Amino acid sequence: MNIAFIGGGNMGEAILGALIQKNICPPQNITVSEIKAERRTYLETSYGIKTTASNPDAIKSAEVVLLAIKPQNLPELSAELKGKLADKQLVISIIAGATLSKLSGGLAHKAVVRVMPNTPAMIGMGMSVWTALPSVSPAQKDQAKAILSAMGKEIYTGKETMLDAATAISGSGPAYFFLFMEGLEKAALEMGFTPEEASILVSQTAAGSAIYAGKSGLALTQLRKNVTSPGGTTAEAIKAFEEAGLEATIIKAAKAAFNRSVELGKG
Ligand SMILES: NC(=O)C1=CN([C@@H]2O[C@H](COP(=O)(O)OP(=O)(O)OC[C@H]3O[C@@H](n4cnc5c(N)ncnc54)[C@H](OP(=O)(O)O)[C@@H]3O)[C@@H](O)[C@H]2O)C=CC1
Ligand SMILES: O=C(O)[C@@H]1CCC=N1
Repeated sequence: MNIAFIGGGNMGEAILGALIQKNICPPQNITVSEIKAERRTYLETSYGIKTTASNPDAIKSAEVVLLAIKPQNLPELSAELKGKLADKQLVISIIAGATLSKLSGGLAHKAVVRVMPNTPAMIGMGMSVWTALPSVSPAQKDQAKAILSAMGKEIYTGKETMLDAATAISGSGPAYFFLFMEGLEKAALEMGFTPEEASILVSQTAAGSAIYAGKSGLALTQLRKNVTSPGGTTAEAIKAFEEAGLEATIIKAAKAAFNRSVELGKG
């Protein structure tokens, strides 16, 4: 499979890294079109892929064109590529808020898939939620699924509005967990651990908890209760979280991300 990436930033790198690592696409079949010269050099030397500063050049021999630019750069890109895509080329967009109708109208192209991935795709632990225009063929859907599976888990939805919800939960979600981890790491440092120790304690606890939650078959509330001995240490921490309104804050934050995704879609 030949893939052209438009935009070689955080997510572009995460996706191409996963495709190479899982042997879905050899580096020589990947072309990244990227504005920044230093990013092009970095991606070429790190992954052995081809790069260009020209979007029309990048898409020439691509079966799949993966749009990984920021939402504000989409109008300019659409104007540049409008009418230049062949019917058989599949466009996969990961741009937050960019609806199928906006993408399809802007590019004058019918084979469009919209995905909300996340950065853990970099290590094959990503979560992607995706949808497609009815004109995307079953073979193209299989192609999209193969790419997303290389990045981690994927869920297809026939309801495009679920992409805004996915943005709020799994797309932005890693940042919420990183924020929590940053706080815990600061606490560890204040308690006397070295930076290296604090980093290991926090990342191993986060990874262990997440994997255990997925594998145990127990509800999250039960897992939390299993850690919380009556009258013990965890109960004191949970009390402090509850007094600060942590759960309500998490829900409020996710809804703010959801609303922003909807807003981006209208722009
Ligand atoms: N980061 C994340 O966790 C996630 C991001 N997304 C979505 O992925 C998209 C990319 O995000 P992210 O990778 O973080 O963004 P980045 O800014 O890291 O990457 C985008 C890159 O594309 C370059 N670029 C801008 N315009 C063009 C153009 N016309 N042609 C070629 N290259 C261009 C940018 O350069 P410059 O900086 O100079 O503009 C930048 O280097 C966004 O739309 C975002 O909504 C989706 C899920 C998760
Ligand atoms: O913050 C953003 O807009 C993008 C979309 C999801 C994660 N990053």
